[in-house]
Formats: sequence, structure tokens, C-alpha cells
Amino acid sequence: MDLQRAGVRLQIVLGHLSRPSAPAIVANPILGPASSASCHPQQFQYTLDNNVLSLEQRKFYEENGFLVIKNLVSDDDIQRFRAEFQRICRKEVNPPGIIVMRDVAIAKQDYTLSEKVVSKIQDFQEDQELFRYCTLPQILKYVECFTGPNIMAMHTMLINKPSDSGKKTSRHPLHQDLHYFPFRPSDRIVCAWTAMEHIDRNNGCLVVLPGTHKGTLKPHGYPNWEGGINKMYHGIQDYKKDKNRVHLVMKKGDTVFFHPLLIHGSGRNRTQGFRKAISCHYASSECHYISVNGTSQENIQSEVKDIVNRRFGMETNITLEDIWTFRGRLVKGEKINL
Ligand SMILES: CCCC(=O)SCCNC(=O)CCNC(=O)[C@H](O)C(C)(C)COP(=O)(O)OP(=O)(O)OC[C@H]1O[C@@H](n2cnc3c(N)ncnc32)[C@H](O)[C@@H]1OP(=O)(O)O
Ligand SMILES: Nc1ncnc2c1ncn2[C@@H]1O[C@H](COP(=O)(O)OP(=O)(O)OP(=O)(O)O)[C@@H](O)[C@H]1O
Ligand SMILES: O=C(O)CCC(=O)C(=O)O
Ligand SMILES: [Fe+2]
Ligand SMILES: [Mg+2]
Repeated sequence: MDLQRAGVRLQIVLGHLSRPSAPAIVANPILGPASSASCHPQQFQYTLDNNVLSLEQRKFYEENGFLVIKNLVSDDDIQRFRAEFQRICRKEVNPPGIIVMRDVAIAKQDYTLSEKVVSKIQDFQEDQELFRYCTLPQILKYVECFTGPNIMAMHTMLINKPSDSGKKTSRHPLHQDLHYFPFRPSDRIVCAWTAMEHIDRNNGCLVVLPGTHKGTLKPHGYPNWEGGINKMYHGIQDYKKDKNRVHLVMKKGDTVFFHPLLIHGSGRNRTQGFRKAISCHYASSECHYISVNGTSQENIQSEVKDIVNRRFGMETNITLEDIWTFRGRLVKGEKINL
């Protein structure tokens, strides 16, 4: 990546980090009451009042922690994201800050520049064409039901799940995305994940454990998988074959919105093709950063810091909050804390 430009940009961002510390949480229409028991009985915890979701959709998300909206992104837009992804893989464009990741099964092999060796790109917030996904009005309309009107795009990914080599490294272990995030409250964070083609169990669809968003953040670590595990693909540690797991079969353009505590993962890709999905994690700009020191998130914090230091070629004092400040972009409303 263009280290120099990314470095300059990071410096610019870090130069402006004179934010006041996170405010105390008080009653707030977006963040909810300070104590859920205090006010009138609150019917809904995970969704906000507006006219976008039907009562049935609202209840579904409240109960299950996810909601699939069919046919939300057009074929034309998906084609454009695909084309830009290919340009990034071929290094015809190189947006600052982007991470291009290969599957661990081929990480140490020689490779040519093509989409056939890339399993995921992350942090495409500086790529105008891909970032358009995060600003699509039909996506933001739904996002607002979970975050409220002040919306930050915090984390972006285009996942190109490769055909499994036989080592099962194309799987993504069951996890909660909140493990990666040093901001709260979790109910004002949501992921939008759009299928870029038909996705089912054959090519490794999303697998969700409905209702798990009502639980707490579990400790995560690397699963003991013989064939290898991708860098930072942490999983929950008390995995047992869960009878309640639901495989989300999705058509091209279908989009699932899900809570950051929802336990989810994806199976291996048994086809010869690459399974593509594009996603963005959004948060209310009223969320605040937390310190993860002394929590189960310390392990991912130190891995992220190691990678950043490696990229800059030196030890830095960069904090997790700085890294997230660097990634986040306001997409609607007003910038408040994040
Ligand atoms: C809601 C969020 C949920 C998530 O984000 S889950 C997944 C999070 N994933 C990430 O954040 C992406 C992490 N990946 C990365 O940062 C990079 O791809 C990574 C692993 C540092 C590789 O960076 P590159 O610039 O490609 O560096 P490189 O080719 O010189 O390799 C450096 C060392 O890393 C190894 N590597 C590359 N890809 C890997 C992989 N997929 N899994 C495990 N190890 C991998 C590579 O073998 C090399 O190791 P060594 O130093 O030679 O021993
Ligand atoms: N030890 C583990 N820890 C965490 N997650 C795991 C573990 N083993 C499997 N998983 C994950 O559980 C989810 C379901 O996997 P499972 O193998 O049961 O079904 P699948 O691979 O999606 O479909 P199929 O049954 O057709 O293989 C996937 O996300 C997989 O990555
Ligand atoms: O597309 C997938 O396989 C799921 C990826 C995922 O859950 C993640 O990267 O956090
Ligand atoms: Fe995830
Ligand atoms: Mg399986």
C-alpha cells in the first residue's frame, strides 16, 4: 500500500485527536435510558422508532439479532464493486490504508496479481468507488433504524471467499464482531452485508445463531484447526455444533443487517468459484470509545497494534482508538464522539 500517503493521513488524523474524554452516559433518545428499568417499559431495545421497518421486521430483529432485506443493491452497483475489486487486486488502483489479504493456505506461495489470490480486502474507506456502497441511500435508510440519524461507517470489507484447498481454511469461525470494536453501546452498531452473487451452503454462506445478540461478549481466540487459520480470524471458544444454527441463503443484492453480538461465521467454499460479499459496519457517532485493557479484547488489540507497527516499520504509540479514528467516516448527520 501507499505507506507514505497513509502515514501522512494518519498523522493528520492523529494531530487532531484532542477529543474530550467520553461523556458520562445519561438518558438520551438515541443511546437509550441510562437504566433500562427506569423509564416507561421499553418495548424495543435493539431498534429505534421510525417508519422504515414494519412491526414484524422490528420484532424479528429484536428476537433474532439479524434481518435480511431482499434485493436491496442493484446488479449494476454490484458489477461496479466487482470491477473496482479487480482493479485493486491488479494494483491498478491502490487506495491509502487498504489491506489486501490472502488465504493462509497460499500466504507463503508466489503469486501473481489477480483476484484469484485475494481472500479479502479491508479498509476501503479511501476508495471512492467501493465506499459508495457505504453511502447507498437504501442501505442507510435501514442502518438508521439501528444507529439513529448520526451515522459513521467504521469498518469496510469485501470478502472474496476462495475455493477451499481441502484444508478448510476458507471457513470463518463463529464469532461476534464486537470482539474487534472498542466502542459502545453495542446496540447502536450494525453490520450491513450484501451478497454479490447467489450464496448458499455450497459456496460458504453466513451461518448465524439467532438470538445470541441478547448475550454478552464472549472471549475469542484462534480455533484449533489442523489445516490452519487465517490471521485475526478469532472464534468463540466454547463452540459446539449448535442445533440452532441458521444458514442464510441469499441472492445477489440481498442484504443482511446484524447486531455486533450476534454469533456468526461462514462455512467452507466447496465450489471452484470465489464467493463475494461486501460489508460495512456502522455505528452511531454518539457511541464512545472504551479502553479494552483488562478485557477479553486485549488479545485482538495487541494483534492489531503489531500489524500497524509492522506496516510503519517501527514501534509506535498508536492506540486502538487512533486506528479506529483513522478508519471511521461520517456518512450521515453529525459527527459527535467517534
Ligand atoms: C468485524 C471484523 C471482523 C474481522 O475483521 S475478522 C478478520 C480480520 N482480518 C484482518 O484484519 C486482516 C488481517 N490481515 C492482515 O492484516 C494482512 O493480510 C496480513 C496477515 C498482516 C498479511 O499482510 P501482508 O501485507 O500480506 O504481508 P505478507 O504477505 O508479507 O505476510 C506477512 C506474514 O503474514 C503471513 N500471512 C499472510 N497472510 C496470512 C493469513 N491470511 N493468515 C495468516 N498469516 C498470514 C505471511 O505468511 C507472513 O508470515 P511470515 O512473516 O513470513 O512468517
Ligand atoms: N471449532 C470451531 N470454533 C468456532 N467456529 C467453528 C468451529 N468449527 C466450525 N465452526 C464454524 O461453525 C460454522 C458452522 O460450521 P459447520 O461445519 O457446522 O457448517 P458449515 O461448514 O457451514 O456447513 P456444512 O455442514 O455444510 O459443512 C461455520 O462458521 C464454521 O466456520
Ligand atoms: O463473509 C463472511 O464469510 C463473514 C465474514 C465475517 O463475518 C467477518 O469478517 O467478520
Ligand atoms: Fe463477522
Ligand atoms: Mg462443515
